[in-house]
Amino acid sequence: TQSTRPQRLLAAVQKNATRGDPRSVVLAIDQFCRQKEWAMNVGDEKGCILDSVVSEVNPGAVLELGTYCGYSAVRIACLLPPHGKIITLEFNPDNAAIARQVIAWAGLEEKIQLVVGASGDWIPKIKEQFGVKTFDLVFLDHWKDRYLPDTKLMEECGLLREGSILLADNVICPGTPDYLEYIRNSPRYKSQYFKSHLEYTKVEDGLEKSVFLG
Ligand SMILES: O=C(NC/C=C/[C@H]1O[C@@H](n2ccc(=O)cc2)[C@H](O)[C@@H]1O)c1cc([N+](=O)[O-])cc(O)c1O
Ligand SMILES: [Mg+2]
Repeated sequence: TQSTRPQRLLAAVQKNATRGDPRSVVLAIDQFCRQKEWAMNVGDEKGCILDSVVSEVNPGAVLELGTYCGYSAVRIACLLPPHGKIITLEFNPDNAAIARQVIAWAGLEEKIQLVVGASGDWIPKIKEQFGVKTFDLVFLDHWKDRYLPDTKLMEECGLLREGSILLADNVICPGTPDYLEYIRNSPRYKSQYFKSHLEYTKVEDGLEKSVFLG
């Protein structure tokens, strides 16, 4: 039977990356996506911007919306301080199964909590289920029409504190116009656009970094 792209991406990790070496996992996925098959990971160019934001925030608690195959969860987790943790939400159980194996190959199971389900269902339950007070950093990379409703939901559920950082992928391509309009015009956020390119291509894309002002 025909394999899926996430399955082929995992096979490339298991073939080319060193167990327990997260950076080799990141490199193996980027090489697979450049040389074999494009896949919707944040990628190496935008990934460097992600790395610099994670290093600057030095977050104890990270929420990622949209695990996919685990590329950005691994990339974020290997920059976290000793007790730092990331909760990553994945809707598609097949993607989650691949991501778990990518995360395991990187040896980051202790730092990454993968939760299967819809962001809209899980965001209201995170505080009670995972004992999280607020998130220092949220990385949005799931369905583009969910960025805005989920941001409003995070506000309502008290998951953001003064200084919490939202980092959103794909604000140009595929684009998240309603989210950008809201976040750039809201007095409750201070936003900054980091111009880059769509992963593994020359097409323009970028990350929007927004500080919640409380
Ligand atoms: O569409 C894109 N991303 C959607 C991601 C969706 C992922 O988020 C999960 N999810 C998790 C929780 C949910 O509540 C809902 C979905 C889905 O199950 C999927 O694994 C995209 C597309 C392009 N592109 O060039 O076309 C480039 C990108 O960088 C992208 O991120
Ligand atoms: Mg993306």
